Amino acid sequence: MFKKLREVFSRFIETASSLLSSREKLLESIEELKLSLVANDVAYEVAENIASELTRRVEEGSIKSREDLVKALREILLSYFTGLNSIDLLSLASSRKPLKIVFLGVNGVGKTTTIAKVAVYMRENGFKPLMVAADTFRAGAQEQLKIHSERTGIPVFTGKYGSDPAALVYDAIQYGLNRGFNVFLIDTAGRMHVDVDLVNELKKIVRVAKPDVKILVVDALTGNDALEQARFFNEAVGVDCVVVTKVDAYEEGGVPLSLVYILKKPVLFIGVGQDYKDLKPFNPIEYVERILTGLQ
Ligand SMILES: Nc1nc2c(ncn2[C@@H]2O[C@H](COP(=O)(O)OP(=O)(O)OP(=O)(O)O)[C@@H](O)[C@H]2O)c(=O)[nH]1
Repeated sequence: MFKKLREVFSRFIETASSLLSSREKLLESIEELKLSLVANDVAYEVAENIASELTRRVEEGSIKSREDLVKALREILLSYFTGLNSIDLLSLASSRKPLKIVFLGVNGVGKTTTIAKVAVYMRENGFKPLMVAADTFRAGAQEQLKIHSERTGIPVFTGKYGSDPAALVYDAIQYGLNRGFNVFLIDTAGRMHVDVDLVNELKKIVRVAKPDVKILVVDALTGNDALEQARFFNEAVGVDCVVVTKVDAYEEGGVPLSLVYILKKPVLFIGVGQDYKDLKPFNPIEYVERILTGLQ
């Protein structure tokens, strides 16, 4: 997990701390750091910001030792995560009754699995979730949620292929409210090649569902594509927070950092496997410690 980014920082800290007496060489090593970051899914603007913040500290003379360097990096990285609106699904679910969540994301990123994982998490915490299969466009999407429903025992509301997804969402909410469901987990279509139709469809679903939270699901393994998807969905309907999937198999490491920098929204969970339990709250301090020093 995040192994390559950790190697990049570790190499930089070793090299740079041996060059502290030569301002010029130190600045060169910061330039090299920037390129290595970009090669590991750190978006260019983030890498540039890290480099310019480090350079500023070198210029003002506040980096005199290896410890100063690590401290500076830690502060810079953590600063990207501070001041973001934090989201706690459990307290929201307790106060909203019902809590309505719309899940956004392109096909194949692990969206339906994530919906099932979040549904299990909500049930374990005493809520009564209903999954809503509002991707009526792709053959198989409803089937997939039905399979998760059979495996988890959490009900799913489905409709006809090709039917209006917003109407399906409306019906699902009426159905669910009448039966005491208090968390609605709404799947949406994720085809990005017909942008305009998808954007209109998502806007309509959002108008009808009036969700409390819009969660974007991205696959860490897609690197820069995940960042493009984040920009696309955020412009289309707005994103409140992100779930990054397949982190268990992800070595580059830059996706969570770049997403937060670009969206200014938190990463809520990371997916760390295929089981329903493999959903972990994302902890920015742990992430930064892991990529900087390799601590757990
Ligand atoms: N290793 C790992 N695999 C995951 C994770 N999340 C999802 N997957 C797997 O990724 C594959 C795709 O997941 P789905 O949930 O079917 O993806 P989707 O976005 O709904 O995909 P479509 O149905 O194609 O739209 C499945 O084999 C999942 O088991 C994760 O966090 N880690």
